Amino acid sequence: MRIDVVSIFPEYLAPLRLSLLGRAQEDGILELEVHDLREFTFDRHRTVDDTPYGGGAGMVMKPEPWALALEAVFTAHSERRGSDRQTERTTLGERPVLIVPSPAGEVFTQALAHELANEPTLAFACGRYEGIDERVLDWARERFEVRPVSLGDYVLNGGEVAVMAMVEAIARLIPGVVGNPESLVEESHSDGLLEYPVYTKPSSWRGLDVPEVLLSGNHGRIAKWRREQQLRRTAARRPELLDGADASQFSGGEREV
Ligand SMILES: Nc1cc(-c2cccs2)n[nH]1
Repeated sequence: MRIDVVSIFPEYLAPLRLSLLGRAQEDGILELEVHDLREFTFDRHRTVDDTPYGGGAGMVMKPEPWALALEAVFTAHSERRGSDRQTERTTLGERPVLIVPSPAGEVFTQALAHELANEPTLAFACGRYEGIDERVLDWARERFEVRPVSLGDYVLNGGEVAVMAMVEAIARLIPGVVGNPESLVEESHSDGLLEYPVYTKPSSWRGLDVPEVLLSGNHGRIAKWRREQQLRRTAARRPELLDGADASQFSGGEREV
């Protein structure tokens, strides 16, 4: 997968070069290109913002630098998607996806992460200030599938933090990025429920013991206990998730009575 990010703070995305994502880039599984929006300005002050029409506080990001930056990304993605025609993962003939982090977007979920992990390319536009001139999104829709996406109902200063979270959630689903793909199976939201509690040595620690069932070696009992813990935790912390999850299906392969 090729991922392009456009930002006025490209150094903000440096953590995406570390750890598992850094290794995936070294291994050629992931290609990450970060672009400085100011490289697409040509005035002396490299201006990327201006005052909002209609008044109001703050500044709005000017459209022209964004169009030039996204045009360059579109060209690169079109070539990549064309060259990937032989792979079954390419969404042939479809427009490349452009994610625009925004408090006004669809909420980012594990399901959306899985959907986006199947794309051969992804582009991210990091807005700052009061946002990007809306005409950029209108213009971009001729070239990209434009998707405003929210991390949640709170406001950040810019899209960079949201992009790092989304890129990590998406890229870790790409085969070969995490060492043991089994670790992707039983984690929060993978089956619509929150994950069960985990424990390791010592079995007794500061007067607190690991639940006996986990020391029993009885895998059926352990699977059943873990499923019950998922359901209990989800009911207590995120009851709204219970509607979507198949709470009746016992994840260990046995049907609960
Ligand atoms: N969920 C979310 C996104 C944001 C952004 C703020 C500025 C650019 S993107 N805040 N909250």
